[in-house]
Amino acid sequence: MGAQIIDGKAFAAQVREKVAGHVAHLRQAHGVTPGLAVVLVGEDPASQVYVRSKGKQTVETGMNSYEHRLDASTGEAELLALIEQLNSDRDVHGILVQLPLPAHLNEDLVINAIAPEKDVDGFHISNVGRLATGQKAMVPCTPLGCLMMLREHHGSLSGMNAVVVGRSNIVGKPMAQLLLRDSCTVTIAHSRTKEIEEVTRRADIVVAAVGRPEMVTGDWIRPGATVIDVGINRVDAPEKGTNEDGSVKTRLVGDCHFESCAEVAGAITPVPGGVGPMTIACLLANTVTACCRMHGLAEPEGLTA
Ligand SMILES: NC(=O)C1=CN([C@@H]2O[C@H](COP(=O)(O)OP(=O)(O)OC[C@H]3O[C@@H](n4cnc5c(N)ncnc54)[C@H](OP(=O)(O)O)[C@@H]3O)[C@@H](O)[C@H]2O)C=CC1
Ligand SMILES: Nc1nc(=O)c2c([nH]1)NC[C@@H]1CN(c3ccc(C(=O)N[C@@H](CCC(=O)O)C(=O)O)cc3)C=[N+]21
Repeated sequence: MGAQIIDGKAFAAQVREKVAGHVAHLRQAHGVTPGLAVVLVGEDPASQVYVRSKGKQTVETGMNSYEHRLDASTGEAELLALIEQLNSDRDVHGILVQLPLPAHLNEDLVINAIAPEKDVDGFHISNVGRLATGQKAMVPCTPLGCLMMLREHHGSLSGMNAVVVGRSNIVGKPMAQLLLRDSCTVTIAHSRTKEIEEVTRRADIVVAAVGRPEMVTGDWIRPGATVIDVGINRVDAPEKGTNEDGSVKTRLVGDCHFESCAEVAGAITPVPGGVGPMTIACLLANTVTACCRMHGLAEPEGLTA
């Protein structure tokens, strides 16, 4: 294995430390405590794990955490009423509605009901437009975490060839915008891209966000390139045995085949312990940023894009 492992878990701990420091300062100097509201509709087990983890880390960094768990059958009007209430709550500086929502709820409508300045996910159409036009925005947490790791590893990204595999609104597109803003030459590949391995092989930076376990293999990677693996896929791991209920144990894998990519890459993020922890750390950072902007206070350094 040749690649340097980019330790997202350790980097996320550093980000959280900065967040905690700024939170303490806000409290002492200005009497303000940032607050994050997380809304979870339904009982998706993976979502419950993330929401619990977000709440725990919010409290650990000294902020207030407000959790709203709603039944899977919750109607649109009821969800919109909750968002309206959180929009006007002065103790709430960040609002996150966990996605995906149950199929009967219109995600665009719900997201665009969040006050843009409290939209710590950066999914509101006004934040998307602001990012695309270079205006001050709330930046989506996963791409922000990826950008922080790339900047830390490379210093300047200017002039590098970056290929983002995946064009979703929550990862691929905002990732491409951030790389473009840092003066990369950006290509977005997706399910209709022809000869995709040829495209990724030209990249100095590959960001994989496809949701297909271990799809990107070492032969897709140019020797020495940096690989950022956004994928979080739970797959069967029969080699680990069975659970008490007889079901097969599982393990997490990324969208990249780690061993073969690590053979050729210059640096790579692992799964778990790469992009995932950075995503949550950036959510905390965005909450502090939102709080500072709302109160007209100086924003923390190194925690925004
Ligand atoms: N670590 C973290 O914090 C987070 C991790 N994730 C993970 O990242 C991954 C991507 O998530 P998300 O962006 O929401 O996923 P989506 O399913 O919304 O988007 C997947 C994208 O990958 C493209 N794609 C699918 N199959 C192929 C293929 N065979 N070849 C090339 N491109 C393909 C799709 O193309 P097309 O548009 O043409 O269909 C689409 O643009 C998932 O594993 C998810 O779990 C997501 C959010 C946060
Ligand atoms: N509105 C909204 N915003 C999101 O940011 C959002 C969302 N909805 N829906 C789901 C996805 C997914 N996501 C992850 C966050 C952290 C880890 C994470 O910390 N993963 C750990 C492993 C966790 C485990 O063991 O299951 C790791 O990679 O090391 C993963 C995935 C945020 N998302």
